[in-house]
Amino acid sequence: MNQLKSSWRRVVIKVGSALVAPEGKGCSTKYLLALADFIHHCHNQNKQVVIVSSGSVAAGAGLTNHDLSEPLSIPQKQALAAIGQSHVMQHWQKLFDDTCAQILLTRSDLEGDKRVVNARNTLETLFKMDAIPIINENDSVVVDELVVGDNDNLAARVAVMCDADLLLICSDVNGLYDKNPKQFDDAKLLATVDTIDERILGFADVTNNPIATGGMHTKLQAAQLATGAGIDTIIINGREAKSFERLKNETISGTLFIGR
Ligand SMILES: Nc1ncnc2c1ncn2[C@@H]1O[C@H](COP(=O)(O)OP(=O)(O)O)[C@@H](O)[C@H]1O
Ligand SMILES: N[C@@H](CCC(=O)OP(=O)(O)O)C(=O)O
Repeated sequence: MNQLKSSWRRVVIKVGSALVAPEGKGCSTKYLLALADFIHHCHNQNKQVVIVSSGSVAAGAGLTNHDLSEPLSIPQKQALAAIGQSHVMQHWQKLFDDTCAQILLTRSDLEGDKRVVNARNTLETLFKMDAIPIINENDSVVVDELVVGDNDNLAARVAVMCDADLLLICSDVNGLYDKNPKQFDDAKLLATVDTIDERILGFADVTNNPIATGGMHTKLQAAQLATGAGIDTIIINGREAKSFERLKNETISGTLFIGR
């Protein structure tokens, strides 16, 4: 099992739809309680946490009883995101005594110099106010090729933007396997990845979750971006309380991608 560096001070935690809104039936705190406890633990140790939360499309689908057996069009996803986002925030607020602060960003907000400076200043001020920044993509205004949203890459960009030293991606699998564990019983978990090369990229498959985006592909892209900026990146199973218990003890149960 890998060891977590104790010296880290700022983490970006990406939480997928599979945790915020399991089975696409609206939000639930079922899988968020152990994560919230870990965030309290971080705060007690004077570490700073930024949450990048998915779930608005799934929350919107739950609120409107939308049938997810048919693929959603981009405008449908955008409308469901608009319906679901405030529900996602209410849900996070239930878990914390500290104030939660919503920031909706697009990729282009993190590319122009001026907006990056504004976003960074807002985050620094929120930390001083002991508010918890919760970021999602501004889905209603983004049509990025054929998908709406990709919070894995957004989380990596946020980590670079705010000079984090750790990116923690919480999903519904234990980490990166050598093939999709939802399809192959003999898939093997990788504990450490030094370099994300073609062989590693080849392990990634898509997701079968209709409201998630990208599957393992976007998580590896995010890990490439973050590790390239020197930020250690970890994929863990956020559905399992023991993943967070281990992190509290500075051990890692998932896959560690080492920052360069
Ligand atoms: N090599 C792999 N290792 C682990 N999971 C994989 C792999 N290839 C594809 N997957 C799929 O990626 C899914 C996680 O991505 P996704 O559903 O987008 O999650 P999230 O909502 O957490 O972003 C897993 O449930 C799994 O089906
Ligand atoms: N911005 C979208 C999520 C897009 C996304 O990346 O979803 P996921 O793959 O579950 O992290 C939403 O809030 O539903």
